[in-house]
Amino acid sequence: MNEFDSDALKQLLRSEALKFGDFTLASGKKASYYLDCRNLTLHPKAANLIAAGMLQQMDANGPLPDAVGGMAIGADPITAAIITVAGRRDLPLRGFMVRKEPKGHGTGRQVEGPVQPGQRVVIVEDVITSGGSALKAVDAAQAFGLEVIGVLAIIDRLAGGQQAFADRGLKLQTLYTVRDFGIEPQ
Ligand SMILES: O=P(O)(O)OC[C@H]1O[C@H](OP(=O)(O)OP(=O)(O)O)[C@H](O)[C@@H]1O
Ligand SMILES: O=C(O)c1cc(=O)[nH]c(=O)[nH]1
Repeated sequence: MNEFDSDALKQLLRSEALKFGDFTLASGKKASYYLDCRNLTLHPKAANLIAAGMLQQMDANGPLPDAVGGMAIGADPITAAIITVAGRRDLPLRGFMVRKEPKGHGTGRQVEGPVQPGQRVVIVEDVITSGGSALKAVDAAQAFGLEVIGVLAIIDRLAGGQQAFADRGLKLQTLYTVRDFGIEPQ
């Protein structure tokens, strides 16, 4: 397992994703800073680093899950990066995507990808604020029959997400919290 260069990813997160200003969040709350993580998850070096960090965390947790995936669109590039790196390492890890709404035609699926009911999965996410988006992914995955064994995100804004997952019996693990960037929770 290649070692994860946490300092390198932290530097990229600061330079590519962290913005200060007036923002409205997915939860409806206002904030004076925003983590535009798509600039990170779609950056070639950062995508490899995120995958290395998340694979390292999953490896430390025990046997690998069958698959990783999460709520579109934040989770999608993370999932793609993880399975790409897993493929290079010959690891049997699949990916899946959770649509915000079930598809209105074709298969009608909300959970897309090569996963089967009964498989153990980890939900991935870029930013956790309230945890609401990742919990919707948990709900959809469970409704599909997947066993969610944990949630893994790049960064926690420390705004109640951890507790929201704990209330569902799930452990949230993140590569960073906003305190690593000198930001106190709002
Ligand atoms: O923990 P929460 O309070 O749910 O907030 C975090 C969510 O907000 C962002 O997604 P957004 O809703 O902006 O959608 P997008 O990924 O489709 O851009 C981010 O990607 C997380 O999914
Ligand atoms: O809470 C959110 O909506 C949110 C916060 C943040 O820092 N970045 C993001 O993409 N979403």
